[in-house]
Amino acid sequence: MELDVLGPKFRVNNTFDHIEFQNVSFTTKEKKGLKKIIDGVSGKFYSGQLSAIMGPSGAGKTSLLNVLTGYQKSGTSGIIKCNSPTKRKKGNLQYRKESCYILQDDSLPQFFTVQECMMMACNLKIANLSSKSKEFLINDILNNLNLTKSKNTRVQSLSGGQKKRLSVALELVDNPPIMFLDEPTTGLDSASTTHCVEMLKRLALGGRIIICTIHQPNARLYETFDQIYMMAKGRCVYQGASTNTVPFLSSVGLNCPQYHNPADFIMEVASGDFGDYIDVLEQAAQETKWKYVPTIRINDTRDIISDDIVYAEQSNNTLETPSEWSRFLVLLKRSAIQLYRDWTISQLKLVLHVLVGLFLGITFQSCGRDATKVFNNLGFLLCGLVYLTYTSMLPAVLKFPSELTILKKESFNNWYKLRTYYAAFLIFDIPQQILFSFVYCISSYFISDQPMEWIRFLRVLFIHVLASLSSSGFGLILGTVTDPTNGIFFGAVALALMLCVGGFLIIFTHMSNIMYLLTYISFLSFSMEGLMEAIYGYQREPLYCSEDAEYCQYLSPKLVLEDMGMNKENYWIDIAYLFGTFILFRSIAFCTLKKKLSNA
Ligand SMILES: Nc1ncnc2c1ncn2[C@@H]1O[C@H](COP(=O)(O)OP(=O)(O)OP(=O)(O)O)[C@@H](O)[C@H]1O
Repeated sequence: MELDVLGPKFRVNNTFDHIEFQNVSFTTKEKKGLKKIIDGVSGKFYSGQLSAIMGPSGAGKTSLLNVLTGYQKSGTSGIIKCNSPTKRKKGNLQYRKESCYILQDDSLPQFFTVQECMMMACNLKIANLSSKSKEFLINDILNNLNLTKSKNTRVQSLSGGQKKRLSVALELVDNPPIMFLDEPTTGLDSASTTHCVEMLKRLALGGRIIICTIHQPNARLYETFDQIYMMAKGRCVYQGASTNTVPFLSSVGLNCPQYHNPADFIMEVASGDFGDYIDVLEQAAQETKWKYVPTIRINDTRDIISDDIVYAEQSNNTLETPSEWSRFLVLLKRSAIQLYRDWTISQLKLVLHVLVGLFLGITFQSCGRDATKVFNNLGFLLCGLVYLTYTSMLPAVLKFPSELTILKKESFNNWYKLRTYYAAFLIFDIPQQILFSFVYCISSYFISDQPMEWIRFLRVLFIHVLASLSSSGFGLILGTVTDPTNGIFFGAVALALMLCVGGFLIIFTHMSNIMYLLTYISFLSFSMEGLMEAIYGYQREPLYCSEDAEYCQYLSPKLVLEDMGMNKENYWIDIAYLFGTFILFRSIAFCTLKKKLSNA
C-alpha cells in the first residue's frame, strides 16, 4: 500500500482555509516597566502554502509563533481568526486540535529507536488503525522524510538534521492540517536545509497551512516559500510573495543590487544596515497590492481529491483519538522500556541499594538484638532512612525538569492530557520505590540482627516505602517550583532540618514545645517513630545481653521506646501520616507541574 504522505494524495481534511490574526501584541514585564515584544502585528496564512516568518535575531519570530499557536498566553492580546471553507463555526478547541507546534529545541526520548518513537506517537494519537496499517503509515512517513535507514537507530545516536526530521515525522502521524515550526533548519547544512524546506513545501501542497521561522535562506530556497512575513523589532515590515520582495523594497527606494540574494537584502534592511526604514516599510506593507493572495485556492481542488485516500480501513477518512486509558497504558509501557534501558536509573540504583544495605548491615552487625547496642541500632535505622529519603528525593528533583520540554511539547500537541501522563508516572513510580526499599531492607535487616519476624520486617519495609514515596513527592514539588540546582540545595537543607526534629538527634521528651510542634511537619520524625515501633514495639521479647556486658540497661524493648518518648504504640498513626503526606505531596506536585508547564 502506497500512501505518499507528502504528496498531494495524502491530503488533509483541513477545516481551516486560512489563519488570520489582527493587532497581535505580546508584552512582558521588566524591572523598568513593560516591554513590547510584538507590537500589534496582523497577517494571514493560507492552506496549501508554505509561509516563512523571517527577521533579524530578536525580531520576535518565535514569540509570534508562540502567540499564534497558543503556546504563549500571558501578556498577549489581539485576535486570531481561523476561517473554515465550509463556514462552520470552529472554536479555539478545534484550532488547537488541528494544529501542531514543532519547537526549535525539540526534545525527543533518547532511549528509543526512530521506529519505536513513531509507533508510540501512533498509539498515542490514533485509535482506529490496526497495527499493520500503522506500520504502513510509519514506513511511508519515514520513507518520505528520508529516515528509513535510521529506523532502528536510537534517538541519542541521530544527527541534528535527522532529529529535526523525526520531530516532523512524529507530528505527521495524525496528519495535522496546521503546522507551526520554529527554525526547522537551524543547525542543518545547506543540502539538509534544502531537503527540509522542500519537504515542508510538499506537506503544504497536501492542503496544510505550514508556517515556519527561518534564518537567511539562499535565493533559490527563498523562492520556495509562497509567502514571507518579515519582522523587525516586533513589527511586520513585509508580508507578501517571496517573488515580490525586490519590487516592494524598490517601491520605498531600496534597490536590491543585481545578483544580490533578495532574502539577504531584506534581512539587511530589517536589521537597519541602510538606516531606520521600519516605519516606512511597515506603512508600505499595508498596501493591498503587496499582500499575499494565493493564486490557486486550496478549496478549488479539495473536492477532486478529498476522497482519494487515506488508510486502508478508513472509509470516512477521519482519525479517531484514543481514550486517555489507552494512552495511559502506552505511557506506562514507555516508562517501563525507558527504565529498563537507562541503566543509571534502574540497574545501577538497584545494585547500589544492595551494596549500601549490605554495608550498613555489616557495619551495624548484631545491633538489632544486643541490648548494649541499642543506640547503635538507632544509628542504623537513621542511616538507612536518611539514605533512602535522599536517594528518592534528589533524582525526583530532576525528574520533571529533565522531561519538561518533551512533556510540554507532547501535551501541547494533544498526544495526551497532563493528568494521564501524571497518573502513568505515579503508578509506575510506586513499584519502583517498593523494589528499591525492598532490596535495601532485605540486604541490611537480617545481617544487622533485627528481630527475625517477617511481620516486623514487613512493618519496617512499609515505613521505608512510604518515607521514600513522601520524599520523592517532596523532590517533585521542588523540581517544579524552582530550578534543579536550587531544588537540590533546598531539598538537602529541608531534609537536614527534618532530621533535627526527627526525635533521634534530640529525643522527643527533651524537645522544647516549639521544637516538638515542628516534629509534626517532619515526615522523618513519623518515619523514625514507625521504625522504632516496628522494631521495639508490639510486645517484643527482651533483648539479648551478652555475658561479657557489665550492665544491660535496655533489656526491655519497651524501655527503649519509653526513653525515646515513643511508647504510645503509634505505628498505624505514623503509617496514616506518611500515606497522607505521600498523597498530599503528589497532589501538590501535580498542581505545581501544571503551573510550570503553563508558564514554561
Ligand atoms: N517571555 C519573555 N520574557 C522576556 N523577554 C522575552 C520573552 N520572550 C521573548 N523575549 C524577548 O523578546 C525578543 C524576541 O525574542 P524571540 O525569541 O521572539 O526572537 P526571534 O526573532 O525568534 O530571535 P532568534 O532568531 O534569535 O531566535 C528577545 O529580545 C527576547 O529576549
